[in-house]
Amino acid sequence: MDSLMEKFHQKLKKEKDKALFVELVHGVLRYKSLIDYYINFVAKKGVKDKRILNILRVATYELLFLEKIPEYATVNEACEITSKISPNLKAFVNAILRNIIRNKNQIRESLEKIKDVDYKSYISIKLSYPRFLIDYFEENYGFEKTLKILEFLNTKPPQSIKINTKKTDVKTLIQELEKNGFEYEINFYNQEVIYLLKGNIKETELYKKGYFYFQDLASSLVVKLNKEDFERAKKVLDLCAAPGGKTFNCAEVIDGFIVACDINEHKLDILRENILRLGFNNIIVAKNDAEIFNPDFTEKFDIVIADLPCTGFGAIRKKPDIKWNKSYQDIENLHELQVRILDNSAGYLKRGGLLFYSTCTLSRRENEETVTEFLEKHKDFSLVSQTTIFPDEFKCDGFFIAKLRKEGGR
Ligand SMILES: C[S@@+](CC[C@H](N)C(=O)[O-])C[C@H]1O[C@@H](n2cnc3c(N)ncnc32)[C@H](O)[C@@H]1O
Repeated sequence: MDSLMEKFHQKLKKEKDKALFVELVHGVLRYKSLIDYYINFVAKKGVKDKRILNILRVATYELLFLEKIPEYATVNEACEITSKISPNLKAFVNAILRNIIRNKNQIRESLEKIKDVDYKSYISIKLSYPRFLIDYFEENYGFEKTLKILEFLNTKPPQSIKINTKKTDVKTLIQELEKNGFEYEINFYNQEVIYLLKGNIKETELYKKGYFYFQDLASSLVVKLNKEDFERAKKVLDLCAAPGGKTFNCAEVIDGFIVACDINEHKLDILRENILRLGFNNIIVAKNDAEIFNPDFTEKFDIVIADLPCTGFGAIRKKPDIKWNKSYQDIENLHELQVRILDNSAGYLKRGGLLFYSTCTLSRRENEETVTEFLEKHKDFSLVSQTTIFPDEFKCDGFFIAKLRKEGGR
């Protein structure tokens, strides 16, 4: 999904068009069930042609959420695109969209009626989440909390940057942001994280100079909350490092060096480019499959960061497609993968070393239960702390951090 988006994004020249493109793709994914409810209300037999359905979805998103685009412009554009791919369906598209415009209130009222009959189905349509995910969050965190999480994960995230303290400081970067006309907000929990409310900072000299990297608050907290541990460490292993957020956090504070690994060659290239741009000289990059035990790493490290693949439910704001492409089976498969990788990580730590396990998901199976299973197998480890960062409370991605200590050493 990300690479597909990137491909289309690059074809667009104007900033305005790029922003609208992302808004439309993310908007449709964010509110797919709600949009389909409107379409199916007027197209009683449904829409069989997937391409036509997607044209209708984008147009309906515009009609429901983008008041700045005049309704006639939306309908004309949808009809024009339809006539290029399926001219005989132009009248159909025109009729569906005009019906939606005419019956907006009636459709809204009909949806509100579902509320009293089946509240969860209503939420599943109104907030647009698959029923399985609502049930799963409810099992994990209770229904009231689930509603708060679902609502927050539907909000549009600001661009979030982490200052590179090796190159600049908060005051200087803020002066530069103001000079360049950026609207910003300094994060309450980590003052080195800044939210940008408008504009594309990637196109600026500030980016080229390596004054910052993109990172969400939640992700920055692994190092931020355990800064003293990282400052003391001489050798750190980041097992799943790309695109590099936690490696860079660590590189800013550590006195020794970091071995940053990943399995994906393309992502490693991006990591290398970022290291050059940011000017770090204490990171060694290596291709490594974390699922296979690497004897060269045996008991070499003071800290192992295991920021592992997960369902990513905490990152739905930025990647709304996650809503629609995950299942119970994925949760189970990822839990097993996490346990396998953590098993290997245990052997890489020196005695007394620290293992930081993190995910960007909200899922007890992948978070607390992965930790419990690890601790059952590795009696020489103890749990120092584990924290779920709830997105609705901290206004950031949903995240989980566990800190585990290997006995002995100090
Ligand atoms: C959650 S992301 C890591 C984000 C990164 N730690 C950061 O802070 O920017 C997970 C990463 O794990 C990598 N990965 C997946 N399976 C892996 C494996 N078996 N061995 C090593 N890396 C793997 C993916 O390529 C992806 O880059």
